[in-house]
Amino acid sequence: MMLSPMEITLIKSLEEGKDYDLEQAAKISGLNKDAVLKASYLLQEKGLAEVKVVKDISYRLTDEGEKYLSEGLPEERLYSLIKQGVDSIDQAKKEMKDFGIAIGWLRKKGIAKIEGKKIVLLKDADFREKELLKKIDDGETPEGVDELIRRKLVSVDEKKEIFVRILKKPSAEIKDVIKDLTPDILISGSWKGKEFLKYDVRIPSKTIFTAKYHPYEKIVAECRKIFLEMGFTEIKGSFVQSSFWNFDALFQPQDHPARDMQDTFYLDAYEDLDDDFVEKVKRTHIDGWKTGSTGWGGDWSLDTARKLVLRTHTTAITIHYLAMNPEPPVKAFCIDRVYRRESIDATHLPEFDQLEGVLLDKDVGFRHLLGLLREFFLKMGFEDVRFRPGYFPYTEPSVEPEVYVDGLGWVELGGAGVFRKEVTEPLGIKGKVLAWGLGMGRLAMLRLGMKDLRKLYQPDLGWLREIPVSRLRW
Ligand SMILES: N[C@@H](Cc1ccccc1)C(=O)O
Repeated sequence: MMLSPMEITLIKSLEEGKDYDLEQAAKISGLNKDAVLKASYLLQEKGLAEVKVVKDISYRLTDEGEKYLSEGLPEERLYSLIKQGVDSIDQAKKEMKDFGIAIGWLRKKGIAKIEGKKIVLLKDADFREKELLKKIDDGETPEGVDELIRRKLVSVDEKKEIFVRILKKPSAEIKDVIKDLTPDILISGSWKGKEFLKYDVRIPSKTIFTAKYHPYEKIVAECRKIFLEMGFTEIKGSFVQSSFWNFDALFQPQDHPARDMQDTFYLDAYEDLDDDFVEKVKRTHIDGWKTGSTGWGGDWSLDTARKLVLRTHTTAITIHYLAMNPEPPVKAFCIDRVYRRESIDATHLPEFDQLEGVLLDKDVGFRHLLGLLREFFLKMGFEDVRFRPGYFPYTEPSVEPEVYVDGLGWVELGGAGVFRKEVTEPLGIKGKVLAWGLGMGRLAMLRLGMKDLRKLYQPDLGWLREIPVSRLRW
């Protein structure tokens, strides 16, 4: 029989027939607890030791449990009030706290019901709960506490303890086994004729969590790589934008609902706009300027355009970039944070990221846009892509790209379109602009098979540790 040095150490240092917990065994043998555990299992396989896993369950009162132990359960208090003749809901409410909880339980247990404003007793009751709470408080572990656990009056501590017992100590042990192959052993040749320690991959060991990139960061990087490979340049811009670049330059009328305080975070500050763009954009809004459009009509206020906002979309960045780089060809993208007044739920956050892009060239059109986006989605691993008609004030035609995901069906991923002449001409942009803005978080959720967007931004180690690295291709 071949024993490893670890097993030999353990078997030598423990007495036969006696149970040791891991801590004791570690102390006596000088091995660490993991090594003791490993050696114990190895010895058990050879019939030399026995490993016992003992679960120790103990109960504890929660704060609420303690409160009820001293005050009595709400339903018990209400029950005795009723017994004393209090049968009106209003009066019972006055005489006790937790009436709602109390009547809930009396009804659930079939002890009382409500008729109009009265409480009607249906049967006599005895309440075992308090007795159980008392026992638990005295350190006992009584039966029948499931209901109390569900009511969160009692919590359960489960401790796992592992014991090892040496069954016999073989006398004709114990060959000298080589554990580590060192240069010395190799040079001297002392390994010859000896046995090597074998690994046993079935032995339980501690889980080790290595550092890894956040899966969201990886997917962002994947998108970035795709656009870089397609010849796009990554651009950045300020989180704070004038309404002019966030809305007006995109031919979004000044009374558009998206500009409402309800939807947009405004800063209490204004930016000076001395651009010569301003006049042309203003005219385009009012009467179409030289674009051939009729514009939106009405007035256009410079103050409204000067007001600063937290950018509501990254289209503010791409349009400004095009205004500064109006000569074709231009291919640019931007993956960055945007802000909207949203109530937080599983699919909405007030901050999220968009994957924005523009392609400016002379002879491009709608079909190139669809082809380009389809190509991107295919590269991201979505095989079925379709485009539904959409509406944005700055594009014509406009579409909403959708991808097909098993179990979810068609999922919308943002917007896209060809910039209108009311957008390009006042800014001097020469050519056609294909533009899109996709929900980066949604894209990541779909790829990661998640249902709750919030998880992407929470430091939830449980989830992060479980995400298989294989789902990410970066
Ligand atoms: N800005 C749009 C998306 C979009 C970008 C570019 C063109 C068309 C649509 C949004 O935030 O939803």
